[in-house]
Amino acid sequence: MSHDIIVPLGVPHSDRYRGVCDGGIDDEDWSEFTEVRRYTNAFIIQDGKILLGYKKRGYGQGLWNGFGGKVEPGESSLQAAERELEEEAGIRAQLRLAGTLFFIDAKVPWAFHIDIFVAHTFTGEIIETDEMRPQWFCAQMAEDTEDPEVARLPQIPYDRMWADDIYWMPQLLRDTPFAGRMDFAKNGTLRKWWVAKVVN
Ligand SMILES: Nc1nc2c([nH]c(=O)n2[C@H]2C[C@H](O)[C@@H](COP(=O)(O)OP(=O)(O)OP(=O)(O)O)O2)c(=O)[nH]1
Repeated sequence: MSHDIIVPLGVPHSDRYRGVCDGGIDDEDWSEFTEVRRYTNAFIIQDGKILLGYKKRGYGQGLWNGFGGKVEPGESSLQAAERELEEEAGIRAQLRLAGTLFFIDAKVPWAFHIDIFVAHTFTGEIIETDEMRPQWFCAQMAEDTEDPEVARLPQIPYDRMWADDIYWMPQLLRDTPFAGRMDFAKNGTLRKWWVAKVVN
């Protein structure tokens, strides 16, 4: 029942959370934080494929991810997401909010509020940039894929992505709204996580 759900610190209270998936160290509390900074992350999911970028430098270097970054002063998170998608992959898309993550990394003193966006179409030509090397991945189980070109694409490389992504990416792929919180320890391991579907 929704009223039994304990929502972690930082995640907005709501009676619309269902199907919680959580884990990590139960007897440790969620980390406290004093400052929240806003970030974006955008994914293109089209015809059974998902576009990811290999982060060549900066925060999350060496991991595959969507395209995104900080929300600049005066921007909405949607505007920031559209700007970052164009800066990092060279394409434009009408993005829509798919979910929100509250992310803590013990290595940095602020909490990340990350709005995750998705689009199913885009314009322009996908390009590699200084920051990201884009590549398509198969977003379905290989046996469900009818298009042989999509079936030949690599599967989503969860072992080379942020460790929490495997818990919320299935909701993104199903177009199910989601909210979550994840805490990383100083040594880079995922210490504690909580992800819920958001129903209407
Ligand atoms: N998939 C995923 N993405 C995450 C997680 N945590 C996290 O910060 N991100 C994303 C949010 C942002 O898209 C990105 C961090 O932003 P960034 O440091 O690249 O920001 P930026 O490009 O504006 O930075 P800069 O160029 O100004 O230095 O990483 C996570 O757990 N999973």
